[in-house]
Amino acid sequence: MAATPRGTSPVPPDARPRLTVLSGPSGVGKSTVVAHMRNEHPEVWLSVSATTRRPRPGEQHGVHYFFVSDEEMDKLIANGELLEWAEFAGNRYGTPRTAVLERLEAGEPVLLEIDLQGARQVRESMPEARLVFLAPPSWDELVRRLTGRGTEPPEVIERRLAAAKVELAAEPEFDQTLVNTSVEDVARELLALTNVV
Ligand SMILES: Nc1ncnc2c1ncn2[C@@H]1O[C@H](COP(=O)(O)OP(=O)(O)OP(=O)(O)O)[C@@H](O)[C@H]1O
Ligand SMILES: Nc1nc2c(ncn2[C@@H]2O[C@H](COP(=O)(O)O)[C@@H](O)[C@H]2O)c(=O)[nH]1
Repeated sequence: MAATPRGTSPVPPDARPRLTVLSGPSGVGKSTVVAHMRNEHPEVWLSVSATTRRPRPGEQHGVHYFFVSDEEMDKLIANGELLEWAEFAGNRYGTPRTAVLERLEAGEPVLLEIDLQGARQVRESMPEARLVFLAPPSWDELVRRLTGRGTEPPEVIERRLAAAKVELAAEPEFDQTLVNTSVEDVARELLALTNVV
């Protein structure tokens, strides 16, 4: 039997830990699906983003986001500390680079929940990443979910819906699309894609 050459992995390519990126329009249910999945499988590691957005009620620093000032975000960007970053509906968001790379190097799967602009940057810098698009069952249902969440004022909802039109048109850029009709079903499908179990 041939020996495994030094430095190569004996693990079949599809079983290797991978970077999974979940994107989709604001309000489609990304956080809900990921929370459900991590409730059942706490071993799924989700990157915590930095953002200049103000916390919503119940959101905790270091858990849901690292809530930073504009100046702090400027520094993170200038120091190359973000794997990707984007401005979305009036705020900036970015993925801390080191935590992600450390986990990938340790052989652990990594999940990012980020917008379309960020997904495109990850595709450029890490083409091996799997890009998953979460789509709404319909436009009207997306509007219902975003407004029903009750976390944004009408003008911010308008900005997010304008961005949603652009994001929905970009669906063909993704490797996979999951339609969020049932949180449980999508969470199960997403788990299978992350290579955690
Ligand atoms: N399958 C579903 N059926 C019905 N309602 C849903 C479903 N999934 C999520 N929701 C609801 O839709 C709203 C938006 O969900 P959520 O906040 O998870 O969206 P998101 O994609 O993470 O949004 P954002 O990008 O703005 O952070 C929430 O009120 C949530 O309870
Ligand atoms: N490019 C990035 N987008 C991110 C990141 N973290 C979150 N997001 C996306 O921003 C919008 C708005 O999020 P919200 O919490 O204010 O509703 C949504 O699409 C998120 O997925 C990030 O690090 N980079």
